[in-house]
Amino acid sequence: MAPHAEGDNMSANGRQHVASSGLPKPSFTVKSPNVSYTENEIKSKYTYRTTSVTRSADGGFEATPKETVYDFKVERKVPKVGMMLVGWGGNNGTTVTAGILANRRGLVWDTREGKQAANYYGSVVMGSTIKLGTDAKTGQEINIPFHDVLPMVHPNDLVIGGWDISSVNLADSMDRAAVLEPTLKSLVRKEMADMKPLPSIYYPDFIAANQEDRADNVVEGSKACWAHVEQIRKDIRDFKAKNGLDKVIVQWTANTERYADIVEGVNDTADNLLKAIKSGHEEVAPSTIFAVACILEGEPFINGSPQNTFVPGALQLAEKYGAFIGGDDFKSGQTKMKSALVDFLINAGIKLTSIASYNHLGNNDGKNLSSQRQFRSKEISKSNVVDDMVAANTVLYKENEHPDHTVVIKYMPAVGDNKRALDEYYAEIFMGGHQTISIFNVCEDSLLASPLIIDLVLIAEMMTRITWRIHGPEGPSSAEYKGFHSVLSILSYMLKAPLTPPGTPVVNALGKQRGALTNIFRACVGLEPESDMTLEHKLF
Ligand SMILES: NC(=O)c1ccc[n+]([C@@H]2O[C@H](COP(=O)([O-])OP(=O)(O)OC[C@H]3O[C@@H](n4cnc5c(N)ncnc54)[C@H](O)[C@@H]3O)[C@@H](O)[C@H]2O)c1
Ligand SMILES: O=P([O-])([O-])O[C@@H]1[C@@H](O)[C@H](O)[C@@H](O)[C@H](O)[C@@H]1O
Repeated sequence: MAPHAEGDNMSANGRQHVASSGLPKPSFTVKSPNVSYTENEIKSKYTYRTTSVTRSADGGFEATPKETVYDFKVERKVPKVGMMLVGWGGNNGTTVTAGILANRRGLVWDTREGKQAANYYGSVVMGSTIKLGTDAKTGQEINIPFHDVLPMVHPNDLVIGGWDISSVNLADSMDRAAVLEPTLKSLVRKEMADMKPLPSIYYPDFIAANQEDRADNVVEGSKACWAHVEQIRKDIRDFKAKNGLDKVIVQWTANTERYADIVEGVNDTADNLLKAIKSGHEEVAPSTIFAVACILEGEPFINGSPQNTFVPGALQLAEKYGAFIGGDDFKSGQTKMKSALVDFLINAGIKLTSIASYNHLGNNDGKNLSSQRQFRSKEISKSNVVDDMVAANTVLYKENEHPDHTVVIKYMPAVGDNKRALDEYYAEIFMGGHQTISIFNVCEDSLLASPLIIDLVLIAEMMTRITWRIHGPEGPSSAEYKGFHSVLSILSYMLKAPLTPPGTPVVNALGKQRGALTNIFRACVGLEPESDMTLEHKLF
């Protein structure tokens, strides 16, 4: 069935009409014997085709096509969802909150360039499309909003809350952030003034000392303790109860912490980590306390900062409880550009030999990163993003050969949130030539990160409603459906240092990350991966 004509299932503010069943009205349905729709579920039988490669006797490779048949099940009922941000009073937290309020109310405000309407630009889910297929009559591509692929939560419906070590309400925090236009701020100020961050846990050694003057809204105790885990779990339960929520997605958008040392007997296993927290071990970070609390509460937890929140013990705990985690470090601007450009250069056979990434910014994030140990966390996440692309091209690079790569971040208060990113890409080209690409990229960091926070919530929540099982050889098996692995590597498109299930490869190439995301969602409704072969336009 061709998708409905543009707009006939979207109301004025871009919301999907809800059918009488209370379910979102799909913009398309798949007509296939492998896909079935009930009021509450979409079920699909999906054949996953890969190529298994073995080394042949002569040192070459043997490629064998392989098929695995899965059953996918998607719950269609869109739940009432809360987004709880750790660091809610920060630049990202206030900006994403104001942005959702403005979209929910369809606000338009005056700027120097004229009227500006609320939008979700920069969100993959709300601002991009995917190819559904080709028009049966004309052969033209039919593209639909990404948000329509599966029955996803609309960000306008998110109930927002969170924690901050700063007691400042969200309206005054929005002023402190100095990101949004005064005309917009005036329209959301009243509502945001009533939003007050919950007190949070504060272990001074994990963030820069220059953050101490913000910490007037802290729970007692300056190092790990079980009471902190219980307090956060209670905060989540109270927030759900107060707002009548079905689930909550928690995201860390608080300051970047220093790396935690991985200590045998402390944070190397789930049991040791729980013991270490109970014994008040000083190597357990606040972000890990939040992760443990969310895992035990069964609510997804996503780390938007670069520190190693998910120490081995936290990973093991998530797997033990089947809780979803994701991270690390929002991929907002300079690194997102890098992961696309490096993918293009190396796949074009151009030998990248040097990447210099400098940026300066003047917001509180930059202030925290002016401290070496916190900068080191960010340097790691910003530096590893090219590794998979380089390693995949053994024509250009010998084993363990890679481009020079340096990352510099300076704190310059004058520029505020308007980060200046200067990059130079230097490469060898044909016959001894060289190519130098210089990029000067001025971007408002929080306006780039906020849509990613929304995408991470919407996709993580969607993953809680997708289950799978192997399709038995004789047809649908009687096996129980189960969730995806606890580590949501599907979120990698939004993250600089993608967390993957232990022992699985890290993919940073931006195109591959988006392809994985869109094609997994397509598979859940029985659609083949997006193919750009367009044989229908070549074989006739
Ligand atoms: N483009 C971006 O803005 C971007 C991109 C990638 C990653 N990040 C990361 O996102 C995080 C937030 O960025 P930001 O610009 O909003 O920074 P910010 O400094 O404006 O906000 C961080 C907030 O966290 C609070 N905080 C610190 N420790 C806390 C704790 N233990 N519990 C609760 N709150 C705590 C601070 O008081 C502050 O309000 C940073 O770690 C940053 O590195 C930002
Ligand atoms: O995502 P991206 O633009 O590559 O990286 C950004 C850095 O350039 C910036 O210095 C830092 O403050 C932000 O938190 C973010 O990490």
